[in-house]
Amino acid sequence: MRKIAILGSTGSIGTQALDVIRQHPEQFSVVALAAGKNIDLLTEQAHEFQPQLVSVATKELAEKIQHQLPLNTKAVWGEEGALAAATHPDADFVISAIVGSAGLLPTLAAIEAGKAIGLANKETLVTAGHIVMRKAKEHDVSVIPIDSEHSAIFQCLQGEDKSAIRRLIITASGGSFRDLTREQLADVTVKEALAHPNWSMGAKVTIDSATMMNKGLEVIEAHWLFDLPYNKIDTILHKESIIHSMVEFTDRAVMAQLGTPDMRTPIQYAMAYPKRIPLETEPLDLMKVSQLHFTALDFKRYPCLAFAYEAGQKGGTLPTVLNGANEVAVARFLRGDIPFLAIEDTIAHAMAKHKVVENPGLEDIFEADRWARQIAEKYQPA
Ligand SMILES: NC(=O)C1=CN([C@@H]2O[C@H](COP(=O)(O)OP(=O)(O)OC[C@H]3O[C@@H](n4cnc5c(N)ncnc54)[C@H](OP(=O)(O)O)[C@@H]3O)[C@@H](O)[C@H]2O)C=CC1
Ligand SMILES: CC(=O)[C@@H](O)[C@H](O)COP(=O)(O)O
Ligand SMILES: [Mn+2]
Repeated sequence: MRKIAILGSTGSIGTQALDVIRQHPEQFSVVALAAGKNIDLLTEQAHEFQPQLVSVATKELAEKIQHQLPLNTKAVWGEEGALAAATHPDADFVISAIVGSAGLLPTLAAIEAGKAIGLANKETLVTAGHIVMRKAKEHDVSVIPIDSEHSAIFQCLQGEDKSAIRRLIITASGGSFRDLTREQLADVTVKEALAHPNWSMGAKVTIDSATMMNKGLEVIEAHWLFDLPYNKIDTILHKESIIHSMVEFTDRAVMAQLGTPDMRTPIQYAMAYPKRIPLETEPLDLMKVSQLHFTALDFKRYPCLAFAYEAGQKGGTLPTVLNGANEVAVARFLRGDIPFLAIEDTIAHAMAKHKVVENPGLEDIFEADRWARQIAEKYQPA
């Protein structure tokens, strides 16, 4: 029995991870759940899965939820609460699915406590990949990707030697505005941006898909997960999201992982690894799909992708600034404070102003993140 803690249990990844557990009660049990403010859903989850601990955003929410919980479930709160869930002594596998760099400290704490990690939270690797991967190595902890592209690559690499990799090919759906020109992006609405063509996901990652920053974050995520230089990490537009990513080897063989767009497949693969177990999901019907399309990704059309390669290649605190500015710009767009195209302007502005700190420690990362957020919050588009 694998004992699981889920950080971000009320979100898109968290609820799908619980559905995997629901399908396999003999393989997985839940020991801790961490969420933010959705205490109604968290209460339901606690009654169904009987965790020992749940964590919520504030003391007030913890006091409110405590008397609605099963007798053996304790409510904790805040950053300390998320850390308690991440390091619960009975957990052996932690699903990191809090959105944004708020997931960094709980993920690091879980690694330091020796837990295997199922990593959905890509911002953790973008903002502090060198620290996360170094700690995982020091504590002999596996970080198994949940992000669909990285899970696909991880699956293609089973039994392969790293030296035989020529390049990774990360597929991108193109997001909600893939059929629009840049001129047409000027007055798109939040509702339109949130209508992803293939995946149902949380708001932040859906906007990242629309700006193509999601692919940029995934390029940096792949760099850290697979320890490859940026010139071996390519991206391609593939509008069907059927091929979840590919690996080209030195003998020119290309391995790909295909499937219907359902995150429960990569979530379950990480949870059950190295086993493969059955999953109730829609099978891939290639006759119905009929055609798969591929197009080059144009950096002029998608500047956020260029920013991410630049930040990744320059390194230091620049990826932290890219990520922090992006998180704030996306939040501002979602609350109607700035137009869609100002997301990329905000990130470009913060990156241009930043004085990069080389080989940053955790304090430098926090300082760069705070700085970028402040700059991005104040930025006024022309
Ligand atoms: N959704 C998807 O299909 C995919 C997502 N990912 C990545 O996975 C991560 C999660 O995405 P997704 O599930 O879509 O996001 P959601 O917005 O759906 O869920 C976010 C979760 O994080 C919780 N949360 C937010 N802030 C905090 C905090 N400070 N402390 C504790 N919990 C917090 C939320 O709680 P509450 O709602 O209770 O406030 C919620 O449970 C992201 O990094 C995303 O990029 C990667 C690949 C695919
Ligand atoms: C499901 C998943 O892994 C998302 O990160 C996905 O990649 C979003 O799709 P695009 O960014 O390709 O639009
Ligand atoms: Mn992805």
